[in-house]
Amino acid sequence: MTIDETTHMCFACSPINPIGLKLVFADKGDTCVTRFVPGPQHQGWTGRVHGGIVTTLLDEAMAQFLYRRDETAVTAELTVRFRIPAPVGSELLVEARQTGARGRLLTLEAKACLKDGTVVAVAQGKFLRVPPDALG
Ligand SMILES: CCCCCCCCCCCCCC(=O)SCCNC(=O)CCNC(=O)[C@H](O)C(C)(C)COP(=O)(O)OP(=O)(O)OC[C@H]1O[C@@H](n2cnc3c(N)ncnc32)[C@H](O)[C@@H]1OP(=O)(O)O
Repeated sequence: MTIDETTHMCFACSPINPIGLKLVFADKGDTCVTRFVPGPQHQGWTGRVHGGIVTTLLDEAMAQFLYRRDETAVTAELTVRFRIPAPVGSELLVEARQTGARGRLLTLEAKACLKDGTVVAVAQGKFLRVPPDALG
């Protein structure tokens, strides 16, 4: 895969997308992790982070887990359970791990927590391997 890590425009992780989340990831044990402080521009209902933003954090963490392990795969299915509202202004800790692999199908899970460990949302993702040139 030939992605220029300094100029790509991924909404979640590009360092230069002006409206993006600019997430930075790291590997921690068998997980891929990031942190994000949602602002007022990320809310849905007043004071609560939009569920689509929370979903993006979870999806991206799983996608990055794979990207960082040289897997070229896309999200084929995503299930999110929103346990509690994510408050605007509170840091979210997000981590993803792989739970399985069968043929082209890779299964992962992710969770987003508050600093005190309270789980905000959990996700199950199914990713399908695609040829590297399909992702440019
Ligand atoms: C640090 C620098 C970073 C750089 C940038 C990083 C960017 C990171 C960006 C991250 C962005 C974040 C991530 C994103 O946002 S990724 C973007 C969002 N996702 C997409 O755009 C995917 C769109 N869909 C497709 O492209 C196709 O439908 C895919 C490729 C998924 C499959 O179409 P394809 O034509 O290839 O395959 P097929 O349909 O013949 O199916 C093949 C087999 O797979 C089985 N199957 C299919 N679906 C499912 C399912 N749900 N559960 C279980 N099984 C499933 C199916 O039954 C069949 O099995 P079998 O019948 O052969 O046994």
